[in-house]
Formats: sequence, structure tokens, C-alpha cells
Amino acid sequence: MSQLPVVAAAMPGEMDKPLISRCLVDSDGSLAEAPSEAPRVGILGSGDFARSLATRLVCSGFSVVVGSRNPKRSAGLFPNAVQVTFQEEAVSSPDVIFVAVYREHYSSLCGLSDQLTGKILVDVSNPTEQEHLRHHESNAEYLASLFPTCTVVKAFNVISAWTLQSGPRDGNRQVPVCGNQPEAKRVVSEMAHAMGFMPMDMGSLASAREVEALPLRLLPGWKVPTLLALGLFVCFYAYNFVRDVLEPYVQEGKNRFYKLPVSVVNTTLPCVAYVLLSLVYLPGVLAAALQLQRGTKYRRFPDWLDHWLQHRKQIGLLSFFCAALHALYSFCLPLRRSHRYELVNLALKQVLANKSHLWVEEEVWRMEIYLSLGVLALGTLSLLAVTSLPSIANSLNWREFNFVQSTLGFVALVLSTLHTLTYGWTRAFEESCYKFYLPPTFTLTLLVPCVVILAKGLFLLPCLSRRLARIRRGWEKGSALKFTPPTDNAPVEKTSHV
Ligand SMILES: Cc1cc2nc3c(=O)[nH]c(=O)nc-3n(C[C@H](O)[C@H](O)[C@H](O)COP(=O)(O)OP(=O)(O)OC[C@H]3O[C@@H](n4cnc5c(N)ncnc54)[C@H](O)[C@@H]3O)c2cc1C
Ligand SMILES: NC(=O)C1=CN([C@@H]2O[C@H](COP(=O)(O)OP(=O)(O)OC[C@H]3O[C@@H](n4cnc5c(N)ncnc54)[C@H](OP(=O)(O)O)[C@@H]3O)[C@@H](O)[C@H]2O)C=CC1
Ligand code: HEM
Ligand SMILES: [Cu+2]
Ligand SMILES: [Fe+3]
Repeated sequence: MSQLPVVAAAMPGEMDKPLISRCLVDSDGSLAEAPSEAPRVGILGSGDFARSLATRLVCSGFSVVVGSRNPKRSAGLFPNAVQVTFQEEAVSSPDVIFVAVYREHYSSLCGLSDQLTGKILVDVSNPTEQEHLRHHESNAEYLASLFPTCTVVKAFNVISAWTLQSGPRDGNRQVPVCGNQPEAKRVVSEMAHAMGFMPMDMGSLASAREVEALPLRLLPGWKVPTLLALGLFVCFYAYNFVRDVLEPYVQEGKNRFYKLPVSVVNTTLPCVAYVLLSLVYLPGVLAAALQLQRGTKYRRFPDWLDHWLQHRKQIGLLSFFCAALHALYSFCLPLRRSHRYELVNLALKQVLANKSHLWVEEEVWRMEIYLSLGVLALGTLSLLAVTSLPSIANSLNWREFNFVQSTLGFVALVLSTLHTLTYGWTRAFEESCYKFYLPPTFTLTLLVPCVVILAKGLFLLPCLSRRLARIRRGWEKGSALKFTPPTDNAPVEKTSHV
């Protein structure tokens, strides 16, 4: 690298300045020619990305030259300040050249090899999912292999042409940068900074594949938990449909289909929320049981358990979502017209039967208690949801976070269980509550949570909790033995994250 452009001079101290003020706007509204001392940047390609990038660069105080196979056709698409010319001409003077061309056309640039010698090439490309799977080497490494005399830096692929145009205030500001040459990486990082983005050093070009995979991900980690929640919803909905709608229709010819939108949903959602919540705390119990049984924490958990432990956050947030919807639906129950008719009909019946006072003390207390417990459970869950926001999580230390997630989360599970039990009351034992011999829905949901609560209680027993604490501090069963035959020792495997 003979000479590096002086980008630092163009770097604004703060990034929050209004973007447009740094644009050089002519009286006619078009972008004016940047001052000649501005650092010069080249762009190969004249597509959507090239256009947005050129505009952004000019606005950030760079002088931009675009290399196109057909400059006449392309020139009209760029601001006046951008020089659009043939590829050979465009790459001759700048030291940094963006390659805004698709991977399959990289080889068509090989004719420029000599002019490009010693320059920094910035690879901005994004592979499609199929391309990413087909090629084992990243686009950036492929570019580097085509131009061995250049320094390739991977950057800006996570930024859409739209974000470049509208300014970094919408959308993601982080720009992962990787490359083998620290100096080249610094130059590109400073350019990103000058354009209002936050460069993030991702190491050498070997990480380019990982960087290229970033925009391919759509909410990673949510697929399995979402499918789980949907599956539970479908099962419980079908079960409740049979019990609450089909049974009265078949047995008594009663039309209860009005229950489908609100009532059946509000019997289904809380069950999904409750089961999901118990599934958040079940793997921790299984992990502890496994550690107790093995007498060591230095053995990897089976894959399914490891995977499950890693998806607890998503499962927990889905549980919170369903619980919040359940609360909203519950508030809507008395708003329904069907509810009003039922009240009036009940009142009429009372009058006809000449009864004046309807008040069942037990029912009143049951409802007061289960509603209060439900509100408390949802309130506790909201604390967990709030602390899972990165900005809040970052402001808590490890113990505080763990207290909210582990202890308060368990409290929420206990409160939800009490809410469900007080709601259910004695109905699990009343024959009239069994429709088609199917038990009331809440009884089905109680199994897993009760197992989790009992197991947690069991692990609090001094004998078990002391042993567990020792194991988690690194103590191993049998490690007191001085001479263990080597064949008896399982190979030391990777420790899991729990
Ligand atoms: C609404 C909501 C939001 C959530 N958000 C998040 C989130 O943002 N991030 C997240 O990770 N989870 C989140 N969860 C999931 C869940 O709250 C956490 O995974 C929680 O930590 C699980 O607690 P646990 O007690 O079951 O297990 P753990 O905390 O894994 O462990 C159980 C106990 O063992 C101890 N322990 C475990 N391993 C060791 C060890 N190696 N050495 C010493 N002690 C050990 C712990 O201190 C703890 O007391 C969320 C859940 C819900 C409902
Ligand atoms: N659009 C976006 O939001 C983003 C795009 N990217 C990446 O930027 C790169 C360009 O994308 P984009 O601008 O959208 O694509 P376009 O299809 O709009 O532009 C590609 C440009 O490549 C040039 N080119 C050079 N050589 C060839 C050739 N042999 N055959 C065809 N075209 C050639 C063409 O310019 P000319 O005819 O003037 O030579 C063409 O305009 C891609 O690698 C993409 O992955 C990355 C992040 C976001
Ligand atoms: C503001 C908070 C809450 C309110 C107001 C509330 C209210 C209610 C009401 C009114 C019912 C009876 C529904 C019906 O008549 O069909 C109910 C049932 C139930 N709730 Fe809640 N609840 C709350 C929070 C929660 C939470 C956080 C959970 C668990 C995560 C939960 C789990 C359940 C379960 C499992 C049932 C039994 C559903 C059935 O089998 O019919 N609730 N709740
Ligand atoms: Cu996973
Ligand atoms: Fe997964």
C-alpha cells in the first residue's frame, strides 16, 4: 500500500449532525461538485446499491467516481457531483474502490487487474441463500483470489440501498467490517464512520462468510419456539372446540358456535402461555438432574437439551405474549353481547323463581383470588420481559439479571399455577365438567408445571442442593480417588453454557 487516502479529515466529530447539511446542494437543488481536496472513492457498478452509496458518500464529503460499462446510459441516474465514466478510468485514481457488482460478474472485472494493483477493494455483496450454501468460500474471499494484488475488505453488506439513501437514522447502524490488513480495515471503518454508521471489527477475511450470512437470517432462534407455540395453540384450540362447542351441539343440539372467536380463544391462549412458561423452567431442572446423576458438570448435555436451554428466552417471550393476550381477552369477556343476554336471562329466571338474592360466597372468593393471582403473575412476567430488552439487560449485573430471570420467573410460574388451581377449584372432580369424558382443559396444563415446581423444591433439599452447588463449582464424583485407571475416564468434553 503506497499511499492511503486522508479520510480522517472528512470525519465529522459527531454523527448526529443533520445529514443534509453536509450535502453540498446547489441553488438548483442538485448536489454540487465536492471540493477537489475531498478524498476520492471509486465505485464499480451503477446499480441500485452503487447509486445509493454514491449519494451517501458525496453527502459525507467524499469525491466519487463511478465505473460503468456504459457510462452514457448510467450518468443520468447519479447526482451531478458524481463522476460517471468507464471502468478503466474510474479505478485509476482512487485508492478505495467499492465493488457494487454481483458475484457472478466479478470475473468480468479481471481486465482491470493491473490498474487495481495495491488498492483496497470493498466487497459489499450479499449472496442469496442458495449461493451461500453452494459456495464454500465467501464472496469476499473469491474476490481476493481473483485480485491477489489488492487488499479486500468486507463491509456494508448488511446495509440496504434504502438505508444508505434515507440515512442511517432508520434501521440498523452497525456495519461489520472484516479483512486481513488492519490498515485497510481502518480506512474502510473510518469511511463507514464518516457516513454515520458504526463500524464493527469482525476480524480477518475468514469471517467474511459469517458476515455474509448475517442478512440471510430472519429472526434466528424463533422458528422452533414459534412452531411450538403454534402447535400447542392448535392442539388446545381443537380440544376446547370439542369440549365447549361440539359437545353441546351433538349432545343437546345447542348452538354455541359464537364462542369460537373469544371464549374458545381465551381458554386456549392461557393454556399455551402456561405450558410454554413451564417449558422455560423444565430444561433447567433436567440439566440439574443430569448433573446430579453424572456427578460432574464437565460433560456435555445431549444436543436436544442444549438446544432447548438456548431457546428459553424465545419460549419465555412467547409465553408472555400469550399471557398478555389472555389478559386482554379476559377484560373483554364482560363486554360481549352474549354475556349481557346471559345476565338478563339469569335475572329473569331469578324473578320467575321468586328468588331475590343471588350470592354464592365461595364463587365470589374464588374469582377474587384467581383474578388477583393472574394479575400478579402477569405483572411478574412483565418484569422478565422488560429485563430481556438488551438495553435493560446491559444495565444489570449478572446476579441481578439472574435474580429476575431465574427467581422471579419461577415465582411467576408458581403464581400462574395458583391462578390456574383457584380458577379450576373443584371442577377437576365434578362429573358434569367432563365433556365426552374429556377432563377440563386446565387439568391437562397442570402436569408439566407441577413437575417443575416439585423438582425445584426437591433440589432445594439440603442434601441435593449442597451436592449440586459443589458440582457447579467444579467438584467431580470420584475425583477424590487418586488412581483412576485411564480407561474409566470419559474424554473431557466441551462444557455446556449452563
Ligand atoms: C418473559 C420472559 C423473558 C425471558 N427473557 C430471557 C432473556 O432475555 N434471556 C435469557 O437468557 N432467558 C430469558 N428467559 C428465560 C428464563 O427466564 C431464563 O433462561 C432463566 O434463567 C431460566 O432460569 P432457571 O432457573 O430455569 O435456569 P438457570 O438460571 O439456567 O439455572 C438454575 C440455577 O442454577 C444455577 N446455575 C446454573 N448453571 C450454573 C453453573 N454453571 N454454575 C453455577 N450455578 C449455576 C443458577 O444460578 C440458577 O440458580 C425469559 C423468560 C420469560 C418468561
Ligand atoms: N441493493 C441492495 O440493497 C444491496 C446490494 N448489495 C450488493 O451490491 C451489489 C450490487 O447490487 P445492486 O446494486 O442491487 O445490483 P444491480 O443489478 O442494480 O447493479 C449491478 C451493477 O453491476 C454492474 N455490472 C458490472 N459488470 C457487470 C456484468 N458483467 N454484468 C452485469 N452487471 C454488471 C452493472 O453496472 P454497469 O452496467 O454500469 O456496469 C449493474 O448496474 C450486489 O453484490 C449486492 O449483493 C449489498 C447490500 C444491499
Ligand atoms: C391480568 C392477568 C390475568 C387475568 C385478568 C386472567 C384472567 C383469567 C380468567 C378470567 C380466566 C377464566 C377464563 C374463562 O372463563 O374461560 C383465566 C383462566 C386461566 N388463566 Fe388467566 N388471567 C391472567 C393471567 C394469567 C397468566 C399470566 C397465566 C399463565 C401464564 C394465566 C393462565 C390461565 C389458565 C391456564 C387459565 C385456565 C384456562 C382454562 O382451562 O379455561 N392467566 N384467567
Ligand atoms: Cu438453536
Ligand atoms: Fe433452532
